[in-house]
Amino acid sequence: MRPLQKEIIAYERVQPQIDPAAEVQRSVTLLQDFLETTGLKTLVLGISGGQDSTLAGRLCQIAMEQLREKTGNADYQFVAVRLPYGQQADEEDAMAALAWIKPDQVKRVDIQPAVEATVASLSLQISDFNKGNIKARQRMIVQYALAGDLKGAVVGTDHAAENITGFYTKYGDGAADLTPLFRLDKRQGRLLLKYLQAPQALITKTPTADLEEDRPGLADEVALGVTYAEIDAYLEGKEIDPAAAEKIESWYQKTAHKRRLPYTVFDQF
Ligand SMILES: Nc1ncnc2c1ncn2[C@@H]1O[C@H](COP(=O)(O)OP(=O)(O)OC[C@H]2O[C@@H]([n+]3cccc(C(=O)O)c3)[C@H](O)[C@@H]2O)[C@@H](O)[C@H]1O
Ligand SMILES: Nc1ncnc2c1ncn2[C@@H]1O[C@H](COP(=O)(O)OP(=O)(O)OP(=O)(O)O)[C@@H](O)[C@H]1O
Ligand SMILES: [Mg+2]
Repeated sequence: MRPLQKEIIAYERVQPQIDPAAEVQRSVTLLQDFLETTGLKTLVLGISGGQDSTLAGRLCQIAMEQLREKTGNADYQFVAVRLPYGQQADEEDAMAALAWIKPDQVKRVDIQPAVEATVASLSLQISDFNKGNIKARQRMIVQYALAGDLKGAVVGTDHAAENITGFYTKYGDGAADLTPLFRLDKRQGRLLLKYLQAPQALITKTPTADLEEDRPGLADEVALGVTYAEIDAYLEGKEIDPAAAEKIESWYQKTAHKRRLPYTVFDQF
């Protein structure tokens, strides 16, 4: 195995093989232990219609239903949040995800007016790419506002195959109070969705950040220049095409700053 590959696998805590039932239980237990320890009663999560939030959303709902049953406390609630930027092209996927998750509550906030107001207030030529990150951060603002109002916590959907490439907006979708999918790669997330009997179309949906107006629905794999099959294989300790491995390692190194706390005077350069 490549030396950095070994180091990355240890950091991301990926197992080469998983038992989906056991991993569902592990994530649900994390959510429940977190709530019981902190005393918080609400979980908030944006539902896009993509694989990760469909899985994390269902895990939140299972955790809440079990907690209500166990404690008799009806205050435990999962709040799913729809956060379209205007009209979302794949709105029907988001609807299918909600229909399957069956969240206790659904809120909907169009982030477009706030994003447009931010862009206008900057009086700069904001690039389409940079505006995409504003969208991700606006979704973060709305989720934290809801969590503040509901005395809840924000759930993140970060997982090993995204964390390794740093393919998320720093303090945007990267901001969360807990990440129940951390340790799973993309394939393993799909195994959990399958085990939980999610609709097939959501399990096989092409992953997209869908943040850029110039390139709507741009597939993550195109943006990254490497496939999730390659990233997953790398994380599972397999030998992959050296060019793909180099690409993955280059993303990992370039985005190291996203996986750490801000620098302080105690850091060495
Ligand atoms: N070396 C360094 N040390 C410390 N901080 C550093 C730094 N280099 C940049 N920075 C800071 O980080 C910022 C750049 O990071 P960031 O703002 O995240 O921006 P960046 O990594 O350039 O872009 C985010 C990428 O993630 C993708 N994304 C975003 C959201 C969701 C999804 C998805 O899959 O759904 C994907 C998005 O399409 C894009 O490719 C800089 O503006 C600077 O503030
Ligand atoms: N339109 C949206 N509405 C609500 N939440 C969103 C929206 N777009 C992104 N998010 C939030 O940002 C997170 C990061 O997006 P990301 O694309 O990585 O995950 P996903 O859409 O759930 O799955 P996939 O990576 O397979 O597309 C989502 O999991 C979701 O919580
Ligand atoms: Mg997505």
